[in-house]
Amino acid sequence: MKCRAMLNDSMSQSILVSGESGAGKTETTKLIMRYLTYVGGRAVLDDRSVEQQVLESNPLLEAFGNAKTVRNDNSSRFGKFVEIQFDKSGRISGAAIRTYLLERSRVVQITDPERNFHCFYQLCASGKDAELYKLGHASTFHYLNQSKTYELEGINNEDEYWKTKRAMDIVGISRSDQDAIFRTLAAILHLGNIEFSPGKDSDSSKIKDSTSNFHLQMTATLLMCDPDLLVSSLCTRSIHTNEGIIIKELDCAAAAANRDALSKTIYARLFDWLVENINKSIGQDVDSKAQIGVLDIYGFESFKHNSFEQFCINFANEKLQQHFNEHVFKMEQEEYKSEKINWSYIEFIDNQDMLDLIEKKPIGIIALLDEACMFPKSTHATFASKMFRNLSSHPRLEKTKFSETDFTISHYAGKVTYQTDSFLEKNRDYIVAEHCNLLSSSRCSLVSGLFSSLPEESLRSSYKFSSVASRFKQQLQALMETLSSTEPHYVRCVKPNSVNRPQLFENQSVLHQLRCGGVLEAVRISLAGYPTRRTYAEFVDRFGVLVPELMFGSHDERALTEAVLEKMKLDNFQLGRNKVFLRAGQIAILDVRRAEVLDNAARRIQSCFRTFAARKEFVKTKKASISLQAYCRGCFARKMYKIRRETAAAIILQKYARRLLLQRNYHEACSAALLIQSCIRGFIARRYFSAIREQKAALVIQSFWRKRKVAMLFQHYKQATIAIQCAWRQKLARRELRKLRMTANEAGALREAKNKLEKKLDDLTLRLTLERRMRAAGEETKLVEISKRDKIIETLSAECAAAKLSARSEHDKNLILQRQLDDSLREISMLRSNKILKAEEENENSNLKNIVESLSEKNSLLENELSTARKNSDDTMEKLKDVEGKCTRLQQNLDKLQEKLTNLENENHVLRQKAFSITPKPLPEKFANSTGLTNSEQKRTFETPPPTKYPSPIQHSTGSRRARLPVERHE
Ligand SMILES: Nc1ncnc2c1ncn2[C@@H]1O[C@H](COP(=O)(O)OP(=O)(O)OP(=O)(O)O)[C@@H](O)[C@H]1O
Repeated sequence: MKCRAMLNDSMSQSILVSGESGAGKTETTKLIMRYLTYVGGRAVLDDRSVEQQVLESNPLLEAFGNAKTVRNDNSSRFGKFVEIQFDKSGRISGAAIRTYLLERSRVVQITDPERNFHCFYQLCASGKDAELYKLGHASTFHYLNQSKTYELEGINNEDEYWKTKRAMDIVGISRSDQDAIFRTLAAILHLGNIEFSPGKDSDSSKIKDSTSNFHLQMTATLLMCDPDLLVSSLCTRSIHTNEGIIIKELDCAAAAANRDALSKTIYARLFDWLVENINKSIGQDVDSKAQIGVLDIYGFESFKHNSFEQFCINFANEKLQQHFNEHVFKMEQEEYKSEKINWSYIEFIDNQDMLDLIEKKPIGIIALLDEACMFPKSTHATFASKMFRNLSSHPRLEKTKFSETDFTISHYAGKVTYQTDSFLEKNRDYIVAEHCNLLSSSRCSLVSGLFSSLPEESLRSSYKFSSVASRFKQQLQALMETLSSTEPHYVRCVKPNSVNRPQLFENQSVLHQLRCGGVLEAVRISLAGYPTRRTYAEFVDRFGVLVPELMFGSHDERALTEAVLEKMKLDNFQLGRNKVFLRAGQIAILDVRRAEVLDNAARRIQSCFRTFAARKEFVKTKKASISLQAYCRGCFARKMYKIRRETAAAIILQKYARRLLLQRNYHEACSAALLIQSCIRGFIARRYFSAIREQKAALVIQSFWRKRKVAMLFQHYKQATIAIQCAWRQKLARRELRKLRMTANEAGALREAKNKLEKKLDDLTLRLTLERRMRAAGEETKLVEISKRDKIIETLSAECAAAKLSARSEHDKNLILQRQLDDSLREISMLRSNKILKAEEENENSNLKNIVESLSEKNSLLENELSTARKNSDDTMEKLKDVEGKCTRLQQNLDKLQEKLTNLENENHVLRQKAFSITPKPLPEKFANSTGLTNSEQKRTFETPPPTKYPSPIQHSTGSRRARLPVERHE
């Protein structure tokens, strides 16, 4: 809005931010500056742009000029007027920062829970940099540990340190200068730690101890000056007299005050240097069309203990209030009066008397203070008494009950009681020549530069007095003049509560602030008054466009103004002698309407121009497009032709390829079909073959099954037959048994023959024994009748051979007899049995045939009868078992008989052996040859009896019978 006003009216604007301490002036100022830099910023922003430098100057100045107070953690301890310069196009082209009255006493003196300037705490928490300057925790420094508050809630000192350094970078302070700045700050801290003890004389002083000496050395090192010169400048004072320079020793208290004065001076100068450099870096635009100034000055302060600083601060606020009153009430109403418009006067609290009390010469408070300061023997008490004496009648000044030196002033914002203790001292701003000499001799260009501008004459005297209050008054006056040349806009900050909590409003306090600041009256005057006024010429010039039809005929600006307002259907405006007075909001309506008219006109012009340009462009484009189209069509046709050719070629290629593919596919399909057909045929043939096989197998199975069925039937019949046979054979067996018994009886005859033979054998045995006896006898005469022996042997051999022959013939005869006997027996038995069997079998066969026939007929009956037959067969089996048992017994008997027979045969055999063993010696060769046998044959003939080739017919018959019986039984 201010920007718009500035651009519209080509008039510099100023924004006055006022309010109590902690009400939010600094924050509001920052927001305003951010807005202005945004609106007036360039398109491409870099870190070092003017806007950025203007913005970054805030944290930098806050670090060096803000401190924690009882009312505000970030209280501005200096006043600031930022003048942002704009070029014709409304872009920021430069900026200037003006500062007012830094609270320098804070450097050396603070009260709990306040803090010194932020930069000291930031430096102490800077880590490596702090180590570089031999700085410890803030609590180790006298200037900082007077209050026990070192940290701020939600703020990290180290982070803030780096922010400050970054701001320095952006603002354009070189690294070496940054180093020098922080070195100077560290020097101030070390300087504060220098303590003094009484010197040789009572009114002299010296550095107290080694710690103080260390700090002194550090101070000298950091300030890059001579330590001895530092000591002398702290502990002595040179006084210029007509006779020459007199060196005066300072006592401990004076030395400490001197030290603090040095610290304050260095800090104040450093702060000024900083502001100066920021201004240099940002740059001023001398050709700027207009400026917007933003004033952020310390707010009204009322503490328990109020000193010179509070007095100055509240004086500044009174000045601003006066400016506010002037513009909002006085000038406004005076203008209404001079313009002769209907207006009923609005009362307001004018603080002009207050300003008179403070600044009026020759008996204002500041004047009296300066006067007191000029007299060395003056004290705050003399100052206070003189003030009360001269100004006792003033309604705004009061004397306090309990103190002769304190005074109370009724400010617009309330009563404040000031303690005059340090008024004189703080009002005196002088440069000590020793300090100046010391610091100007520094090897650090920044430090020496701080004191280079000291006037020559001041060096000649020990100190030159300069009133702080007067200078501040002058600065404020200059500020007011600056503000008067601009159109002021007021921002009233209201502190909602004293506990820094959001959304908490202490109603009484808020109302008090609004009332004291004249806000209520301002609102009233805004409602009833005419905040906007324009001369008729200005108005017609600006809003004549709203009535173009009247503009060419009439030259009466007042009539034109009235016509415009009537056309816009506005009322409640007033037409003065030279100006038109508008109600709040009316100018905005006019502006909106004017903007619409201008917009429409601009749009029309733009449309005409655009039409012209577009037509021109169109013709050009048409020509270009036709040639382009021709070219494109040619290209397109060529492309199409090429595409078609390629397409045709591709189709041919595709055709061949497809034919090839189809042929291949066809062949593949044919071979596949053949394969499938062959497979299918094979499959069918195999299936047919397997069906045939199955059929055949089924036939085989059927035949086997039928065969089995028939076989089972046959088996059944066979079993039945066997059972019947068994029964029949049992019967036959009984008969045979009987026959065997008979045969056994016949064996008796054989035994007799056998016995005969045995008798013969016995005879032979006897003869053998005789022979042996004879041989034994012959042996006795062997030696005598050796010659006869051979003859006897020969005769014996001959006899033996004869016996042998006879035995053999006997044996042969026996064998023949035996065979004949056997054959005859066999034939007899065979004939008998055959005969019987034949007859029986014939009968049985006939019976069986009949039975089989009847069986087939009575198959069903047989099955029933089978069980009975089985039972019968069981019975038969039992009977058979009995028969068997009997057979077994018979067999045993037969066996016994057989054994006996065998024994007999063995005996017979033994006898025969014995008979043969009568001639143990082999026959002489001549006998052997005569017989035609070899020796071995002879031996074998003699040794091995001839096998019995005719086994006992009983044995054979019984054996065969026994072998057959179990088989038949199984069957
Ligand atoms: N708009 C705001 N939003 C939130 N907090 C705010 C705002 N304005 C101010 N504050 C808070 O109030 C505190 C004081 O604000 P600021 O420093 O701007 O006061 P001031 O009026 O400038 O005081 P002083 O006169 O002592 O410098 C800030 O630190 C902040 O915490």
